[in-house]
Amino acid sequence: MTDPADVDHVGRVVALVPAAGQGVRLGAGIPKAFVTLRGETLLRLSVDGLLASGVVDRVVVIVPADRVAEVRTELPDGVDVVAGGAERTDSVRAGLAAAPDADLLLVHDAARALTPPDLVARVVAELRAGTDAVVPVLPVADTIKTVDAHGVVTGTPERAELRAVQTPQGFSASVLRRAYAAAESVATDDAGLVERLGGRVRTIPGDPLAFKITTAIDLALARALCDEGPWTSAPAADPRASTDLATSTDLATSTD
Ligand SMILES: Nc1ccn([C@@H]2O[C@H](COP(=O)(O)OP(=O)(O)OP(=O)(O)O)[C@@H](O)[C@H]2O)c(=O)n1
Ligand SMILES: C[C@](O)(CO)[C@H](O)COP(=O)(O)O
Repeated sequence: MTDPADVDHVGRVVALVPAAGQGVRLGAGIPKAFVTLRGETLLRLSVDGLLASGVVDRVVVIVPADRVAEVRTELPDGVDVVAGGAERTDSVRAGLAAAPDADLLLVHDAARALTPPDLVARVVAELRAGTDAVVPVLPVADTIKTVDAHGVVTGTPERAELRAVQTPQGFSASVLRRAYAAAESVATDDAGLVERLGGRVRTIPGDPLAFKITTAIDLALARALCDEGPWTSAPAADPRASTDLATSTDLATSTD
């Protein structure tokens, strides 16, 4: 019999895909999610990656208000499309309102278009095992400094304790809804809102291919990976179907 405390960890998985940002740092002149890679938008690639994982029951994408009608015609049947807001937090909130049926929620940036489906499956597996909040992470390669308003260094956090956080981030729906209901300001990631409530957030190894396309150099890297990556010789056309992902996951767990 299912323990009532675990009731959130069975049932429907709904993935929210915030895609309503402008992409100022990329500077493509159009909202970033509509930039293309191998003829597909970053948004479409991200949605396809979620669906290819086989562990997502429904997808809700959140796009700029003036793109809703267009995106509805372009995405597969069953993918819901709603209008986002000024901040990422506002967009995720709009997605949450469109997912009343979710038991488990993923929040996944459209900008992480090469995320391997295997990473999505591992996040959901962690939720199914009873975790309320889970984030994929990578070790940090650079030394990180804190600075004051004048750019003067105020500290050097111990690198071994730092992680770079990716998406999809996974949550039991009740936990994420509580976090958003309590949120009084924006946060740079969804787990941050759970942390503010004192919630426990677990990490799992991320994947270098789940990098966020933020600047022009990130887009160049994504294009190079699609055109020249070792997986292009594999039968599957989808670069995320790479059989080399075990290697990239090994990298994820390295602390060098
Ligand atoms: N108001 C916003 C801002 C961001 N996002 C989404 O959140 C994800 C991560 O945000 P980021 O990479 O910062 O995208 P942008 O906000 O578009 O980038 P920038 O800050 O350079 O404008 C992206 O898929 C973006 O579309 C969103 O849905 N709504
Ligand atoms: C959610 C996120 O992708 C985790 O790394 C990131 O915090 C989004 O930040 P951005 O400033 O909106 O790119």
